[in-house]
Amino acid sequence: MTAPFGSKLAEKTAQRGTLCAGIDPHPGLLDAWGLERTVSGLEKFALISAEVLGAETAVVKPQSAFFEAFGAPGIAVLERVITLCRDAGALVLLDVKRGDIGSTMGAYTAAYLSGDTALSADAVTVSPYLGFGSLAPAIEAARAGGRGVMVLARTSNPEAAELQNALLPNGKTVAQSIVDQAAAINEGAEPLGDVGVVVGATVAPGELDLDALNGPVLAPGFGAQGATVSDLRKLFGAELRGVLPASSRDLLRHGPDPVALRDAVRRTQLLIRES
Ligand SMILES: O=c1ccn([C@@H]2O[C@H](COP(=O)(O)O)[C@@H](O)[C@H]2O)c(=O)[nH]1
Repeated sequence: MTAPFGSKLAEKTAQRGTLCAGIDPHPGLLDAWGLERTVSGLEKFALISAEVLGAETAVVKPQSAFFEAFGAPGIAVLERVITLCRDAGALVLLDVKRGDIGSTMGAYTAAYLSGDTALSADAVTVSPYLGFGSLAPAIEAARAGGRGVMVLARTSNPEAAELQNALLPNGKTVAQSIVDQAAAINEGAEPLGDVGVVVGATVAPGELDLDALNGPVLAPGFGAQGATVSDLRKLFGAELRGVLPASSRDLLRHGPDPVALRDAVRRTQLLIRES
């Protein structure tokens, strides 16, 4: 039987640190790396990134949108990225932000969480904004297969507050209600549950109570979106339990030289560990 995702994540982050490195082949980054905005440019960018980040970090987070932008050939590159990173020892968190009615969620689950396709990842990002319950097929399949989900709760973008901080009739914010529903599933799991939440590192401290979550927290917004390590500790507490600070552009701008990219990853890991 395969180990639960929460256990694999705890073990991997203990070995390699908590940084979650994104692979986001932005057109501007392809330019900066001297690559064409073509599938061939995408492929070179993605494979260098996967080789370096997959060997150095606990979790690699490819952003599906930048691969989808090239159609089927882009998806084929994404499939290779997933395999390369996993072969290099990293867990792959595919950032696809899927969410739909439960029956359709079943099809997304087959694509990303079944283990039957080359797009299957260790975890995926999912959106609860069709109702947390609509995510049940993904959550059940993920947990049964030693995989995880990261549920969008309070995202890093400035437009998110209007919806995610709205108050529900029970007095909780929408984001807090999502965190609490994830916490209910994770209760009692050791060392961590399999249902994570996404909380931007840019969010103001005190908005959310994560004490009972007992699961991973993906924290994008660290680096290019302006959040620093000291912001992370103010927001999530000194221990940063379960927190995966996620950075994409701020690391990737150091390529295409693999050594420079690797050094940037190591500097960031040190910063997170020692600051
Ligand atoms: O709240 C969220 C959820 C996801 N993201 C994604 O993370 C990366 C951030 O990239 P940077 O270059 O480090 O800013 C990107 O793929 C987003 O789609 C997020 O930023 N905020």
